[in-house]
Amino acid sequence: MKYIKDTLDFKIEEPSVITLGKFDGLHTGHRYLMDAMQKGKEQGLKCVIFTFDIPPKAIHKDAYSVLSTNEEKAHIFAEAGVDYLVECPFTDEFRQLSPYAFLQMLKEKINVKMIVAGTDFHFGYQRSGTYRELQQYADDLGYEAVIVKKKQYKGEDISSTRIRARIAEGDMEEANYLLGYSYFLTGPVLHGNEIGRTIGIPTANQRPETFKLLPPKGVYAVKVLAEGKQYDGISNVGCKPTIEGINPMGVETFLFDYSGDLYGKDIRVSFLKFIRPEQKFGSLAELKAQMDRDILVCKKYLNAE
Ligand SMILES: Cc1cc2nc3c(=O)[nH]c(=O)nc-3n(C[C@H](O)[C@H](O)[C@H](O)COP(=O)(O)O)c2cc1C
Ligand SMILES: Nc1ncnc2c1ncn2[C@@H]1O[C@H](COP(=O)(O)OP(=O)(O)OP(=O)(O)O)[C@@H](O)[C@H]1O
Repeated sequence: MKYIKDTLDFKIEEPSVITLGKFDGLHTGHRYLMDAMQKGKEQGLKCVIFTFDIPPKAIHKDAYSVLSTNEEKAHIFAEAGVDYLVECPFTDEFRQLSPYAFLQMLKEKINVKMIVAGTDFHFGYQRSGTYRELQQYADDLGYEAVIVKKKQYKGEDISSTRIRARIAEGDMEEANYLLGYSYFLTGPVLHGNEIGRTIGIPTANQRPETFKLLPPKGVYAVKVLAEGKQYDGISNVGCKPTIEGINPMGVETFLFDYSGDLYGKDIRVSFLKFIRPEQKFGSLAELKAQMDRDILVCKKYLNAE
């Protein structure tokens, strides 16, 4: 997959099927859209996702965090068979374009033959263009408009906003169901305080990017992809209040049945189930006793999966 970002100076000459939106995560609603794009792919079109590079705060009034960082996005879309991911700078020039001018601009940059969008899709100046304009200008601009009804769950639209809310509550089961994959964090393993190994529970420490949405502080049953292999494990999300000093917010994971050195390597931690909130214990021994109990609970859950 080609990832085009930070530039307006690009051209995709190959005939393409394109979809547009924020695409935070690639949820089951988005996959519905991807299924419609597949029709274009089968006709030999390249699959293009067009998003704007807007700071998360400006997009989501409700949250300052995102489901997927740019790096994670690149992986998710590549795995879904996308050929081009375009992240276009959202300049004033763009903001001012009428819906028609916006589509003209798209046609100039990308050889668009088919546009796929949901019924709630808006584009152009002050979001004044809707799927109706998309259909209306199709013949004139020479593309096919494919409009997809929004996929719902329990009578409500599936959306990134809804999934972010579930994760913020720690409801990983519903979040993962709506996503269609288990919510994950990818990043390098950093050095911790090196206390874990002294209590027989070594942990791989990660410090997520500022904008990455984390579930509430606490202990989670997880699956870990490390060195190309899948492991069961348990993670703590938080600042480990039992340990003296100021510990930055992080995720630390004990991989069951792993021995080796993960420092500096990227691992993918997928959160499956919230087990308990993070607590401040009176001593390291008390914490260790609780961690041993957590591991039993976690293994029981993962083995029953
Ligand atoms: C399953 C699990 C549960 C944890 N629960 C807590 C907790 O409730 N409170 C806390 O202060 N730290 C908790 N931690 C973090 C530990 O304090 C941390 O793993 C330990 O201090 C080792 O840190 P290090 O990797 O920096 O050496 C937990 C860690 C794990 C793996
Ligand atoms: N549930 C869904 N079913 C079908 N298409 C969807 C669904 N959700 C979003 N889409 C479509 O996917 C494209 C990208 O959507 P986008 O990521 O902006 O929506 P969203 O998930 O509703 O995000 P947010 O919650 O941040 O508004 C749009 O064309 C949109 O209409």
